[in-house]
Amino acid sequence: MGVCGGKAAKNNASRELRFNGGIQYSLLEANDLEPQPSVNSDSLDIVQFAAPIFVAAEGEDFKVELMRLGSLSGRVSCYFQTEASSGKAGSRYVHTEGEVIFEDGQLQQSIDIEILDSPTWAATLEFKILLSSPMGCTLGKYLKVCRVKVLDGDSFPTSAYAEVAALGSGALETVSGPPLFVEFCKLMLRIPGNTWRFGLTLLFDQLKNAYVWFMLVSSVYMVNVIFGDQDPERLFIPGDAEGTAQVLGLMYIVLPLILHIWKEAKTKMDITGRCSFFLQTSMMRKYMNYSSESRAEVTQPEVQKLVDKSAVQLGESLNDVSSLLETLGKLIMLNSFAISSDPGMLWAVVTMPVVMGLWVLLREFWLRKPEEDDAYVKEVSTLVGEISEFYPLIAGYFQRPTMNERFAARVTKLQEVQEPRGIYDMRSEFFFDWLGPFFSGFYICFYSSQVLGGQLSLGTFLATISVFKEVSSNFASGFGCIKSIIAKFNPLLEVTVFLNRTTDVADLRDLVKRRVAETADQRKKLMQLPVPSPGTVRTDMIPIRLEDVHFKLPSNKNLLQGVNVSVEQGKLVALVGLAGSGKTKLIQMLASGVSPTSGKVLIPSHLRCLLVSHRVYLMHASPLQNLFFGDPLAVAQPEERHRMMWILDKLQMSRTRELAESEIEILQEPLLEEDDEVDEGCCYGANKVRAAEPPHARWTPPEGSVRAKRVASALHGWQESLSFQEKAKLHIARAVVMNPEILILEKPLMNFDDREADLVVTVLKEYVSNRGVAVSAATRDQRRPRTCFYSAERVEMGVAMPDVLWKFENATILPEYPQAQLVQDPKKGRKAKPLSSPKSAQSGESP
Ligand SMILES: Nc1ncnc2c1ncn2[C@@H]1O[C@H](COP(=O)(O)OP(=O)(O)OP(=O)(O)O)[C@@H](O)[C@H]1O
Repeated sequence: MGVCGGKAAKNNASRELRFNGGIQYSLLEANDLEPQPSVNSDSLDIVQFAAPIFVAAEGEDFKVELMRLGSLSGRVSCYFQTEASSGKAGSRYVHTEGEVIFEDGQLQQSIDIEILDSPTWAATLEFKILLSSPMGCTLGKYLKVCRVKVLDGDSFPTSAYAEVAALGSGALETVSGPPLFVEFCKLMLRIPGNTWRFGLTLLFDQLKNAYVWFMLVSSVYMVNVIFGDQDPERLFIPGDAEGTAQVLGLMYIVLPLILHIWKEAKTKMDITGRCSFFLQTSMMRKYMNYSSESRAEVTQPEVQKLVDKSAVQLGESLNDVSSLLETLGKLIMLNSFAISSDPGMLWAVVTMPVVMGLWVLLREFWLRKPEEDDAYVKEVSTLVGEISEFYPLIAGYFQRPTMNERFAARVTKLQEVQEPRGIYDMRSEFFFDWLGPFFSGFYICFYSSQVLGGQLSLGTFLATISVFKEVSSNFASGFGCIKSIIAKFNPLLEVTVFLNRTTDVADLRDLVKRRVAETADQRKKLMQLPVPSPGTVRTDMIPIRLEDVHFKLPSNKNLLQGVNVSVEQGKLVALVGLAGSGKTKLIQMLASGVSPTSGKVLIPSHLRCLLVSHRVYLMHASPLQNLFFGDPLAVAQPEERHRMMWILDKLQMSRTRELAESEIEILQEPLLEEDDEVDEGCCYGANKVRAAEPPHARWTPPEGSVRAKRVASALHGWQESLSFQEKAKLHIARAVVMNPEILILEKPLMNFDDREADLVVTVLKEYVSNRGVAVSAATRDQRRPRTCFYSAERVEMGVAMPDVLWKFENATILPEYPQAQLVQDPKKGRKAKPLSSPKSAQSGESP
């Protein structure tokens, strides 16, 4: 147990006190992780992917690069295989597996994966490639898995809109609703499994029409034959009117039963749910890959509305179409019934739709269409969002009454717009209710004489009156379907704009390709150099460089101009400079969130970069889920939990530690059968111990499971029990737990007093010097160097001082090496370093 080899491992083991079958962690001493001499100079080579994420375009020849680190002597190999995530084998890519071999001296290798070209639009879908079964080598701890994003080149909903989509949101907003709706339905039908479901629905929906036909025919039959002439030739059971009536009665029961079974099957097929699911998941995927420009154009309430409401509304589209077709089928059936039973009814068959058409036209003149309420609904929901987000500010500045008034004014305005809409809807629909009585009354007035005179049978007369009623209600439901389809045009347009906004996936693709190629190039060059000291991996000697970086602001001012600076991996770099000198911009460039106007930021492709924002974020999740957010399954490993506890101790986060211990204690309780039941109502008995399950299941209880609820209720309100500084430390601890090779922190010390800031820098210092915090010093050389960049208002010159200062002055960056200065001038001691640097600051490569 424990991660440390040698002395450190023994220390760990002695600190574990077992209780409840689990581990209790005690406070660690300050010198626990003093660097130890390396014992792994002749360790095995490492094989891993050349980057954590690759991006492939549809239909392209795609290669995933792998790298071998170490001595490169001898032949090594491992096994690889693709694994589906949101992208599935057979639709996005071809499942591939096999052996990948590095011959003696071979640095780089690649795997070909076939990416399928599909004409159907999809959000950026992903799959994974896993390495396993190493032979003569070990696999990289993190990069034995890589993710592949597949860049979809199609426009939403289909390629019919490719040209308009390329012109941007403005052009898309002018697109006409009906053709867009048709293309959208085509896309919905292409969702796997939807075509046959929809076909079956169309077919079986006509059963309902057949049933209406049966009801009409049978009522005519009952009046004219069973209770009328009792013609033996027309009775089902010749000579037995009663028996025939019983057969008919049975059919009255059996047919609705069949319809009921169909209704049940249709509900289970759930085309609407499948379409909504596709839209909602696609929207979230798309949004999470948005470029910063796209993100800036969409507000949070808009995203929420599109995902919660519009996606669900649009999910009903195929249902509307099938209902419309069912109504159309019924109309045809009713009219043909009317004509077949009395050819003289042709006038009614023609007149009814004509009257309807005239009414629709007249309505356009007579009724003024009221204003749409969308903009007002949006205003109300935006204000709701603002009030919830800024409530402390509103309350603190005594502005609750003002906000209440603003809210009331917006709701009043919305009501003013919605009221005429209700009246409009009522007035435009009343005519359908009148159509049936009008035609029935007319028919009774003019056709009853024919029944009395014996020219028209009573059965046909009564059935025709039913037909008028049915046709009128059918027009109403047909109109309802059309209205429902028309009501979808606006949300569809919004969703189309949303789903055609630009993502940063194409940029990421270029970046990854460039970095992988540059890294391979650099590695080849380094191979020409003499063998470095034992334990040193040449790839780790590739520096992180800014090459002729320029950054222009929109005002055309040069924020950075021709910056050439580099730092070797494994250093703690503090970015210092006056307010507005460009520190944050550089932080964003290092984290690949912003591209320089020109020039390059060169970071070896295999180094995982993590940006820690200045804003403190705690997720609405448990303490452990927060701490292991970067690698959720790691919580299942005892050594990772131990390391996390150790990090909390180093940062002196005693309250978080208590919370994490409580959560571990709950999760360590024996598993009962009901623990993974999501529905609390179902219980299998209290004391049954669970059967075998995946090793991480205990530590990652599914959302809504009994254990997840137990943790949530035991730790309810845990965030409020943390001081602000502890919350800020948790924000940093989460990054240290994830253990990326490059940690980029935006003003991490701004939330701390001097003592706490010192603690944080000490941990960051250990992170770079020991290549990770609370990990074995003995295995340091087997890990990749850790490099940390952080922006700072001030820099303390003491034990925990940065290795390098990048000073921002006059649109450039001047590197300084405080350790070297300290050696030259030991009297400087622990003094805050002023921000303005002497003009004679050093420049060039780090020593
Ligand atoms: N999108 C933008 N449009 C206009 N100006 C911008 C934009 N982004 C940054 N700037 C300007 O660029 C300058 C540098 O910003 P940056 O945030 O990098 O500074 P900083 O060194 O981190 O400052 P501070 O320490 O005050 O946070 C600032 O003057 C800022 O106003």
